[in-house]
Amino acid sequence: MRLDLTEKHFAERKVLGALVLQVERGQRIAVLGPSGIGKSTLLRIIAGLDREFSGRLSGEDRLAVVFQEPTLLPWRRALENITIPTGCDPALARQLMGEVGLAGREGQFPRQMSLGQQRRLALARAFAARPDILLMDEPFASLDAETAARMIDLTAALLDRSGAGLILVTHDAGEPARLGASAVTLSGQPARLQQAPPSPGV
Ligand SMILES: Nc1ncnc2c1ncn2[C@@H]1O[C@H](COP(=O)(O)OP(=O)(O)OP(=O)(O)O)[C@@H](O)[C@H]1O
Repeated sequence: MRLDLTEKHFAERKVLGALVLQVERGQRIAVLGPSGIGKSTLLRIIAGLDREFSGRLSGEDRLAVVFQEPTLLPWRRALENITIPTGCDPALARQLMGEVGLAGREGQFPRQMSLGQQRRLALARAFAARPDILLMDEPFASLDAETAARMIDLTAALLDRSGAGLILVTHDAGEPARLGASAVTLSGQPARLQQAPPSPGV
């Protein structure tokens, strides 16, 4: 996928300036930047959820999005939360649930699962859609450190196996290296993309 953005504004306010972002299968990019700079706005444009921008979004890639909120269907059991939105085979859904450590929870409702478990279910659902490029918006935020670390490792393993590309939006400068992603930073007013300096210890 490739985004050639000229600008994005909300009413009078220009949030994003001119930028180019291109990601192929197998490539991993993390977009860093402070709160309110426009990271989620950029991801929503790439996901096709916001078409009110000047510029061009191109590419035929299959995309799947993982948001910070798990966005599950509360009245459907865990397995159906994968099969219904993606149309995938129940056998694949079961296999993915096993891979994210949710074997045996196929019949549970989201409310019976912890936030970390719900996030892992959302991750399994994203991979069930067999994306070329996975889009993630702060998917590891507000999890305890151990749960976040486990989910980062799981994401990296599923990306390795599937060959999907990644665009991750985060404010945590430590996450790109842990996912093998190159970091770019949104900064300025309106925001533009810059190559991020390597995070300490990398
Ligand atoms: N639907 C909207 N209408 C008007 N302004 C919006 C809308 N969505 C976002 N904004 C504004 O655009 C700017 C960028 O928001 P965005 O959510 O993209 O930032 P962010 O970098 O993802 O922040 P955070 O890290 O806190 O999630 C903010 O100033 C926000 O108030």
